[in-house]
Amino acid sequence: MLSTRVATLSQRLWSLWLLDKQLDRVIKSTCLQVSKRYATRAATAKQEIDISQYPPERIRNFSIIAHIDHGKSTLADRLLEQTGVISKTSKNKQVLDKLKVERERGITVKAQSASMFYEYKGMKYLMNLIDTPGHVDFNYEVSRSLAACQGTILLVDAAQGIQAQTVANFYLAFGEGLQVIPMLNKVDLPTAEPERAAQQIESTFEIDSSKILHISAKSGIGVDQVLPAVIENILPPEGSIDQPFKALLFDTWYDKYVGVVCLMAIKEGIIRRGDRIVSSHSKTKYEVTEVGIMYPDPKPTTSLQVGQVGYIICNMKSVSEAHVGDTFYKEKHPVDPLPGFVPAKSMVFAGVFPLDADEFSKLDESIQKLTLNDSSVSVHKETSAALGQGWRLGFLGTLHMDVFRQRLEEEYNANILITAPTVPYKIKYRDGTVKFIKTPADFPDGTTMQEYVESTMEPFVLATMIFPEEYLGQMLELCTTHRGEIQNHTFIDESRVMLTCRLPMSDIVTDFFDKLKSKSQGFASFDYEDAGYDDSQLVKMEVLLNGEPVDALAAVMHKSNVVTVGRDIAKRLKEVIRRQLFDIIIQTAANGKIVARETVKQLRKNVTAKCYGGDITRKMKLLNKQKEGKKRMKKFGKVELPQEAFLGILSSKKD
Ligand SMILES: Nc1nc2c(ncn2[C@@H]2O[C@H](COP(=O)(O)OP(=O)(O)OP(=O)(O)O)[C@@H](O)[C@H]2O)c(=O)[nH]1
Repeated sequence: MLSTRVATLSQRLWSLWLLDKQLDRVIKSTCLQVSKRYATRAATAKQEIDISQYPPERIRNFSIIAHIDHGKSTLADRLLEQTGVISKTSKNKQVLDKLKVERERGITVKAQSASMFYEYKGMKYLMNLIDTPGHVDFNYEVSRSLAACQGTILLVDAAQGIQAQTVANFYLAFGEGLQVIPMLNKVDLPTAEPERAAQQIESTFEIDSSKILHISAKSGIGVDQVLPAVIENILPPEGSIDQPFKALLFDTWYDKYVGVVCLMAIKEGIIRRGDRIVSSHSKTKYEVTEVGIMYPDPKPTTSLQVGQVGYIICNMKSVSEAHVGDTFYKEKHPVDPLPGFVPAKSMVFAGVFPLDADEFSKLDESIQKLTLNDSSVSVHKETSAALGQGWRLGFLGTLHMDVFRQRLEEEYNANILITAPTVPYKIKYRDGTVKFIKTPADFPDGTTMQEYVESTMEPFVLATMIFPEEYLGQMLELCTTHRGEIQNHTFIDESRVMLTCRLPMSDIVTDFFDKLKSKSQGFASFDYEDAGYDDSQLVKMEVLLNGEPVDALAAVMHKSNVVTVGRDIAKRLKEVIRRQLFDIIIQTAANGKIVARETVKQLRKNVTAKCYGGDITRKMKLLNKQKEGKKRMKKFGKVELPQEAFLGILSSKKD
């Protein structure tokens, strides 16, 4: 007996000793890794590279624009490999998609730049590449990036041909006066039809199809001709090193080690560490502590001079001081500011609230930090009777909103509830005042409407759709059911149609895109631009739970949709609200009249009821799952509402 105990004890001591040794090893190796990382940072910080031998004529600043998924980031990888910036390993995929959300979703959200050195016909060139997002919601990133370039590669998937965003991006670049070099990508695909795609480019953009390069960014076919084409076709930047320093700030971000980083296009003169610069916008003075290029990570240089694109770190306290579009100059040599950029216009608004009211300050800080890195989000504090204190955030579109939500949750561990997106409505009162309504709860109700309101207006967009001819009938019908006004339809080749239509923005925000995809079996592509406000007969729809209006569920809609949407909202809420210990009456009402009514019958829900016997682990699993589900619930009086109740209700069934 005693001997068994001694044996067990010695065995335990042995395992403890082993564990101690293992821990020791882990701690040592972690310390080594950390000190190595710091040593590398310190070493690279000291190594400044000299790029002063690149005058404007040996610089090319260019971007890659394309429809979503046509291969911009893959081409950027190949060019970086070709010029030795990154090594050819399978790990180096879409290296310019640096955000976690970009890697997870496989989309570019933020434009990124990278410099490369390239030798052509015995001359060395400094090539600055800007990879841009493809999705319409991030067009603001594209237009800002284009201001730092003299030309752009328009990449078109040889199997898909030109798509709606190819057209939109082409006109964006064309409008900026940039040289556009079209290239057909994915020619390695068995489904590629390069001749057909080239014809589409010729007929739509009046570009000679014989001049289009055929490449495969994935396999590398033709990629060696890309940089020579850029050098031959894109003009070098203008300006002189002898002029006073002038730079355009076109992007900015916060780095936790070095603080605010400003990405600038140097339009005139030269800048070095130690120089003092001034912001034209705020007249604040800063001392430059580091200048450099993105390689693709920041790499310090001895200077940045006319024509170059690089980063500047100065003693800026927060990114809010860095106004994208601002012009910087040297303290002793003031200059006229560059035209800058039209500020981003929020097209979609949503309420964001902490699930736990105690987390308000933490969430406030997280939202501030995240908006510093994404200046296109507008922020206003808001209080909802149902949800408490929160914010009304403005986004460029619903994908932008979703990416922001994901970043808040993943990068800042935020626990939030987000309301259904809405567009900004305009109200003209009889006394001549005009008010923008960004929160449906603030929209006037029936009596105020009758007494004080002269007219209501909603925003419209000009939408471009490209799809195979056989879907034309369905696409026309879809536009009409969404109050669309067809403007034009043309054939871009013998079987593909380009349709333009004026549509209410509110329909784009809800379900138009999903329906377009399903009705065209995924073959239609879509893009839109702002088309101003128009008069519209709008009505506020309220949702009542057990007789109590829930302001966060209110919605604004066109008069003609009240009955269909009102019924649909009530039905959808019935589907997502879990049964509770009492009946829940759901009602929708507009202009003081009840439109629809549904009841969620009471039920005592025992999630473990199906687990007969004593399988405790399974029971615990189910209970934890239920707990997890509860995290996303918000209480209204006695009724608990899940997140889906806020987001899903507006996708009405207009077909
Ligand atoms: N077969 C083939 N696939 C390619 C080629 N180029 C890119 N792809 C694939 O196409 C998909 C999209 O490529 P990306 O480079 O992410 O496209 P993107 O245009 O940067 O996408 P967004 O940034 O989301 O607009 C990826 O799965 C790539 O591997 C090519 O030349 N041939």
